[in-house]
Amino acid sequence: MSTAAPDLPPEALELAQALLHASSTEPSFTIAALLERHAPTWYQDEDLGFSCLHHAAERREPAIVRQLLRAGAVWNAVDHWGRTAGEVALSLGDKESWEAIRNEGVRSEMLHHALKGDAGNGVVTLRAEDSSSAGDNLAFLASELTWETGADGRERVLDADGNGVMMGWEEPLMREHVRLMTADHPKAGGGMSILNVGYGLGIVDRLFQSTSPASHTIIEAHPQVLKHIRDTGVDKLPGVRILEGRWQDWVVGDKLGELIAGTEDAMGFDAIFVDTFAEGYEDLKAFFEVLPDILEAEAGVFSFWNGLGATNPTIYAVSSSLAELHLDDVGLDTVWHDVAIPESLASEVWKGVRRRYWELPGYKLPVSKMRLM
Ligand SMILES: C[S@@+](CC[C@H](N)C(=O)[O-])C[C@H]1O[C@@H](n2cnc3c(N)ncnc32)[C@H](O)[C@@H]1O
Repeated sequence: MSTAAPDLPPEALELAQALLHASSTEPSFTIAALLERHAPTWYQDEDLGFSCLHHAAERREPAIVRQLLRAGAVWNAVDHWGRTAGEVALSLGDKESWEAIRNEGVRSEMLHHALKGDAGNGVVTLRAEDSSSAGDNLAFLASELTWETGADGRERVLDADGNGVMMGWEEPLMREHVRLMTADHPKAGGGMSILNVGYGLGIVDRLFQSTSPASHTIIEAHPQVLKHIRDTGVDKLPGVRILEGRWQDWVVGDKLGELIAGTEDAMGFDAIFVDTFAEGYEDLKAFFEVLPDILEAEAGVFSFWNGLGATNPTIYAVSSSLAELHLDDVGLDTVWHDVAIPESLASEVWKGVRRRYWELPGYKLPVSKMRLM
């Protein structure tokens, strides 16, 4: 949400400023009187970029926060430091206000998706957020990649604009994904059918290999990554099947049949992990919608790279809740695991990377299963 305010006629500006002031100090009935006169709730002051919701959050009065949200205050407006009112409430330990703001975020994002259908493009993006190669999947797939070692000593792959496509600091997270997806499965000792979407550095695939799967399917679309897979002999590993192309092309028509033919009795995969690049929430949601066709119904486990909105705690919480609700819509129950990732905050990790896509101390790791009737 931009903080730039268009010019307002003098009376509206006066009302807007009165609302900012009232939100920080005046009683609820004064605020109500201003709202009745249509004081604009979206207005942000020029000095701090504060909206009326930021002021209310600073005041630690959940009732005022709720009053403003009901009147249309913008849940994800950011101040000049990139903070939403949610972070203001969080930093002051006001859980009730924070939850009110997060719930409003979830409601408005749900509505946004309901109104726009699959074409919706809300606040939520994965690992990137612009129209360069990182913001457009087809542009990314046509762009030149570079493999290198970062200042943290970890391997990474960057796109032509210097965005981190996959970075070694995520290795402990990939390990947790694999552990939580395989540990409780009836075939945990070996023999699972695995599907991984997006090879990147192959970190998660190496970890899946170590669980001795019966079959291990990898969908990968970038020509250089595919060459890397062949050059390093990953395609020759036992049970490995590389499906070239975008996942979107593998979940329709005959290709869908070919995809699940790689699983025991074509009953679907025991574990599915998805972690692509330059795709937004709407793509992830589209992937959720094919899960009932490709996930083994009894004990199959699904997980995804949860990098949605990860530069801001409130947006991250909203994105995660949104994903949970959309997974619920397609019949999956989700359990979240909190994983601490202090390493992601080290400055050497991000040296030489165009945009930092991670700003949070913790990761919310989803594990979803089909709800049994
Ligand atoms: C973040 S990396 C995956 C990292 C991997 N989880 C690991 O552990 O190293 C994303 C990968 O998804 C691939 N990719 C991006 N869009 C895709 C799409 N639509 N279909 C299939 N693969 C895609 C990229 O080329 C890249 O190799």
